[in-house]
Amino acid sequence: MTNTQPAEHLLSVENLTVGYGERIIQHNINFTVKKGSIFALMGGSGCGKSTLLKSMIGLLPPKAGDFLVKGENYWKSSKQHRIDIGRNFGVLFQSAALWSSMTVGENIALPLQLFTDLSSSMIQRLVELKLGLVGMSHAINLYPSELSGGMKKRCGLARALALDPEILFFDEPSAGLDPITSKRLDDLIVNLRDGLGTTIVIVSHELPSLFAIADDGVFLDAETKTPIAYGSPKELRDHPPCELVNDFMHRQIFEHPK
Ligand SMILES: Nc1ncnc2c1ncn2[C@@H]1O[C@H](COP(=O)(O)OP(=O)(O)OP(=O)(O)O)[C@@H](O)[C@H]1O
Repeated sequence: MTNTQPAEHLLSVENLTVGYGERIIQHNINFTVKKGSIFALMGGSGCGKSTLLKSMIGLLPPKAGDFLVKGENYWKSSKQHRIDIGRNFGVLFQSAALWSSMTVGENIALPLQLFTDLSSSMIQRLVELKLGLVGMSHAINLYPSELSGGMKKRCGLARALALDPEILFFDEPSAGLDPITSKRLDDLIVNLRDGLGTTIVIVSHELPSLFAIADDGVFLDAETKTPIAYGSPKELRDHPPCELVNDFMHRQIFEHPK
């Protein structure tokens, strides 16, 4: 299924409603993500950022609306075709989600073994290359339990990059990291956009990080269960369209009018 969206719009979310069972978490979500940009999903705790992300990475079918990936209607495609589209996705979860019984190198090799016909020597070279990209070559034979939080995140990123995805999804990549490590991860994310042209969708609470890296975004409101602002985090900080967004972007406490 195709759509006539402009080519630079790699992802389009159209009138999407997401939720669990009978419960609607967000509705009327509309935005596009440009190729080679960093797009932020913003909003207070519990507004539905991770839920929306889950509907974008294939974990949670939306209740209504469409999600287009390069013009293809993801959720209206067959399961097999969704898997094919998903080959273009790399995902880094908050926990980094590395398999604890495997070394870092084995963790990164796994998607290559599962989804490609590459020889084991080629896989080994790619594992070294991806680890080099995130500055973790030295960790190839270590187990996740031997790594710090920041190291785990970088190794998780190397695994997310294993299949050269065009689109990367990050759920709270800097959670639990100190400011310096978090800044390094930001630099790495920006390098992926600028060096490889990767398109990135990110959920984060780290405002300094969002101001530094995100080109565009959407702000979800828990109370009305719908997006209330669109734009880059910097734009929303400097020109907030409403009090709630202003308070969030300036770390103030907002109370919904009764
Ligand atoms: N598996 C689930 N089943 C039912 N409800 C869920 C499930 N996961 C999350 N929720 C609910 O959906 C709402 C949105 O949660 P979600 O994790 O998407 O918010 P969030 O904006 O990512 O929050 P945070 O910033 O705190 O991580 C919350 O009320 C949460 O309790």
